[in-house]
Amino acid sequence: MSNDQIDVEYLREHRDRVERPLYTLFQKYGHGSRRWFVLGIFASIGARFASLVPPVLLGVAIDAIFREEQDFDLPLIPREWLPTETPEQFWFVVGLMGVAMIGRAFLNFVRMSSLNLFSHRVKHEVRTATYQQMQRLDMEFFNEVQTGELMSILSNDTNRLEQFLDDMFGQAIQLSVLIVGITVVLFWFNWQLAMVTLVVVPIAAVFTYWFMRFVEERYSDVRESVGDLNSRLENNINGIQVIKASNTESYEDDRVEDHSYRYFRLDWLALRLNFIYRPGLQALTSLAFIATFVVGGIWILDGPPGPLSGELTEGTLVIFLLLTQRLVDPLAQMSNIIDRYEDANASLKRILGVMNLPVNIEDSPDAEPLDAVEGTVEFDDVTFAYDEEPVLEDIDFEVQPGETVGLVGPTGAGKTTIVKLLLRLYDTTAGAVRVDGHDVRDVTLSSLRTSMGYVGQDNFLFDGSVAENIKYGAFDATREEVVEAARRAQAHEFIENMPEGYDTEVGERGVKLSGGQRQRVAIARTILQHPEILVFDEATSAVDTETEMLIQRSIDDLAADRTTFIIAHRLSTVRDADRIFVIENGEIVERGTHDDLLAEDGLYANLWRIQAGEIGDLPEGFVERASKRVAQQGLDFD
Ligand SMILES: Nc1ncnc2c1ncn2[C@@H]1O[C@H](COP(=O)(O)OP(=O)(O)OP(=O)(O)O)[C@@H](O)[C@H]1O
Repeated sequence: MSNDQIDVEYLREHRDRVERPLYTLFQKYGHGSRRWFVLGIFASIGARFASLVPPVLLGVAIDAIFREEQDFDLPLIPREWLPTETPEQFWFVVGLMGVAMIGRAFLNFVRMSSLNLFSHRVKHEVRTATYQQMQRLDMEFFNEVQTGELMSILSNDTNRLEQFLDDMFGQAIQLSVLIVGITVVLFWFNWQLAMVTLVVVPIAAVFTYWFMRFVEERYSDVRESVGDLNSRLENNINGIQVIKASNTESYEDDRVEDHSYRYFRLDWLALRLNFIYRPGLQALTSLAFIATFVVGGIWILDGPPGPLSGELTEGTLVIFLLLTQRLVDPLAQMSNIIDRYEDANASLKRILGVMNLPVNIEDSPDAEPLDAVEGTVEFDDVTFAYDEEPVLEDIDFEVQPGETVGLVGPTGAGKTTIVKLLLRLYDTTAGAVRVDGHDVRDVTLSSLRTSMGYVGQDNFLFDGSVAENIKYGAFDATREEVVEAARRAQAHEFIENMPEGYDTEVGERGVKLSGGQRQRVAIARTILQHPEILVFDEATSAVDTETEMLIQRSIDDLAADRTTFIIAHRLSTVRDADRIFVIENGEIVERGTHDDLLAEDGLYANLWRIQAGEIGDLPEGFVERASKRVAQQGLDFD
């Protein structure tokens, strides 16, 4: 896959392919907690029905006990179980109300515990799964998608989902059960008046459908604009030094303001829909109450109005009014639930969109671990392109165990790309990379990368102590082993001189250490991991000559019995290598020892002359090619 396919559009495509997000979420991440979900639903139903018992009992008591106009009859309870005498009936009703209230409290406890347990488990699963997926994604993805966008998915979107699952999800279930429960009870007592009361429900449903359709799109724009804003902020915080040094604060103020304004505008558009929907729904539910009161009142005073027929008692009207009143607030709450749902849905689509991204660099189904690595590395006619444009062409070499190879050549020639293929951060476009004769695509990634140690130009340190950073990846190492590794990396002295020695905190990304110190900590880390193959990518380029000498000594010490690749611009670094490959425009143009290459008097010899300060002795052709190359790099960049 070429990297021009991976961008925000690529993310959007995967996001748009997500269907029924909430169902998918529960299916994928709630499967193990299904029992809590089912228990929560049953407890919800039970609690809601228990909450309907007191109004129903009150209605029956008015008609049968106080006004004695009807027989004492209760829904769902066989007649022979009911008392026949009025005082007993009164106490029976009181007792039943008590039982219903206690039962409701207990069921509510069960409902809240189980639904919350369910949603918290789902949240936990989603959080960890999203992170795991993010970690598995191909490097191409990270090259193309802004960190702020990813952080926005990992943090904002999961938070939105959490809020919905915590508050609204339980309420949504409660509301559904309430509507069904009240509908059943109302129809039981008087189906005709029930129709009058509940005619608003389908109207509310249509109104809600309209709202959902419009708001869905707007929320997805809102979430995207949050991602953009976060990317901008993240970029600016990381580049704060450049902003200050370039005096571009007001330019950046404007850029952030633009992004923030876009977010504000889109959010406001979504909110405006809400301002129509919420009061509309409130008006509808109030209308249900008024209609029930008017029709029921006329019915009792003058007999059944219009096409209605039969009898309506005062008790039944009280049941209707009490239950309709119970419907008003929750129905108005529905707007809130739908609104949060749509918001969470937009977030969920973004999360599931990332989960659906294909991963290309992963273990093949029959991948075997790479055992007892000796360190033979073979590039067999390797061609590679990040994009359409090839970066490496026909790279062909074999390195024997223990050999040290220098990779040199002009900037942008493809040296780092060669080691990226070796670490299998990318797969070759054609040809194969083999370690001990095994194609890197046929072995497990973990065993492949364990066998390699990589020290780059700017090594990332994690927030924590120096010792923790050295132990990173070899977590069981003892303090003695850490100190020994630091000694071999020529880092022990400076670490000892720090205020708290090995326990000194390095600060975020190791900012409290100098470039050269970070480098040596990274080398110590690599030593502790005992890799069989070592890669040093410009490991000494950012340090002074003294530090370079120290680092060089530790590299020589490490490289003595391991296969080692050293990428360097300073040719003195690779002078003693067993072999040197000179890379130009993605091809190996010269290979041999330092002396061989000087004798060949080609690109290497000219580069060597430049570094020796003998610029006047360079052939004209070489200078011309160098100028072209530098100009070409400018074009590539554009
Ligand atoms: N992630 C990437 N996406 C697209 N193109 C890339 C990417 N990384 C490198 N390139 C391009 O590939 C070419 C080779 O890059 P590479 O980093 O391998 O060169 P290099 O020889 O290590 O350079 P340097 O000495 O400056 O580190 C360059 O033209 C570069 O612009």
